[in-house]
Amino acid sequence: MTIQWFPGHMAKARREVTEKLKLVDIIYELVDARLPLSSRNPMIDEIIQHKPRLVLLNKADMADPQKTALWLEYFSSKGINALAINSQAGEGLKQIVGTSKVILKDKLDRLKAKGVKPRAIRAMIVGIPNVGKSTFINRLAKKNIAKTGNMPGVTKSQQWIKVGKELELLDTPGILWPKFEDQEIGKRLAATGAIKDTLLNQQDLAVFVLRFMESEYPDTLKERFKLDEIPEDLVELFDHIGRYRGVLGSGGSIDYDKTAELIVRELRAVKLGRFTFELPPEEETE
Ligand SMILES: Nc1nc2c(ncn2[C@@H]2O[C@H](COP(=O)(O)OP(=O)(O)OP(=O)(O)O)[C@@H](O)[C@H]2O)c(=O)[nH]1
Repeated sequence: MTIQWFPGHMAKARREVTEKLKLVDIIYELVDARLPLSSRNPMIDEIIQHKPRLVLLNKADMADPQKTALWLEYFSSKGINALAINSQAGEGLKQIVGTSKVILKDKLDRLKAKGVKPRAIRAMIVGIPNVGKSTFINRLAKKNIAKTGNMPGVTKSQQWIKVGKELELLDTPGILWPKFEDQEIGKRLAATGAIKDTLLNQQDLAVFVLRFMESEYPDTLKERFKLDEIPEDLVELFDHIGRYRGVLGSGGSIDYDKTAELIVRELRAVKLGRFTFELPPEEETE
C-alpha cells in the first residue's frame, strides 16, 4: 500500500496514533534496519510523548550486520531500547517480551506493590508504510487474534492479538509518514521501496544505487556485473550492465530504463548483497 502524504492525511494518521496511546503500555516503533534514520517518522517523539518504546530494526536480514551492530550500540548509548529483527522469518522476536518487561519494570513493580493482579503487556506497532508492520503482526499473531470488548477503555471493535500469556498487541498498526526532508532521504526510501518509485525517475534512482554501491560495496558491484573496474563514466557503466544482462531495446541498443529498473530491482531483492544506507550520526561525523 502506498499512501500519498498530504497535510490532512498526516493529521489523521497522527490523531489515530494519539487516540490509541492510552490503550497501550508500550510502543513498538518499527524502522527499516537498512535506513534506521530515514525510515523513522520525524515527529515520533512528539507524537508518542513519554510513552515507553522499543525500537525494532526490522528487515535486519537484508541489512549489513556490522552496521546493524553499530546502530544497536547507538540506540543503547541514547538510552533507547532497540532490537534487530526479521519479521518474515520470525528471528529476534522471542526477545521482545523480555525486553518490554525490562523497559516497563518500574510500572510493573508499582502495580504489583499496589496489589494489582498482573495482566499482559499491551503494545501498539507504529511505523512508516512498507516497513513490515503487517508481517510483524501476522508473525506474532499465529491464530491468537482475540476479539475483546470487555477491557476498560477499549473500543468494542478493537482487536487484540495475544502473544503468549504476557503480551497483547493492537491488531491495527499506526501508519506514520517518513522523512521527506531532502532528496537523499527520498532516494533511500524509494530504493528500498518505502515510497512510490514512480515519484522518482528510475534512471536517477539507479544512478544513486550504483554510486552508493561503488562507494560502500564496490567488490559486490564488480562481482555481480562482472566488472574489472567500475567505470567513472555513467553511460559506460550502464552500457556494460545492460549489455552483460542483455537488456536491449529495438535495434540492439541498450534499454536504459529497463537497465535502471533491473539495478533497483536487484538491490531490493538483496542480489547486490546486504546493505545499509546510513550510519548512526556520530559515525558519520567521524
Ligand atoms: N526480508 C524481509 N522482508 C520483510 C520483513 N518484514 C517485512 N518484509 C517484507 O516487506 C514488505 C512490506 O511488509 P508489510 O508487512 O506489508 O509492511 P507494512 O508496514 O504493513 O506496510 P503498509 O501496509 O504499507 O503500511 C513485504 O513484502 C514483506 O514480505 C523482514 O523482516 N525481512
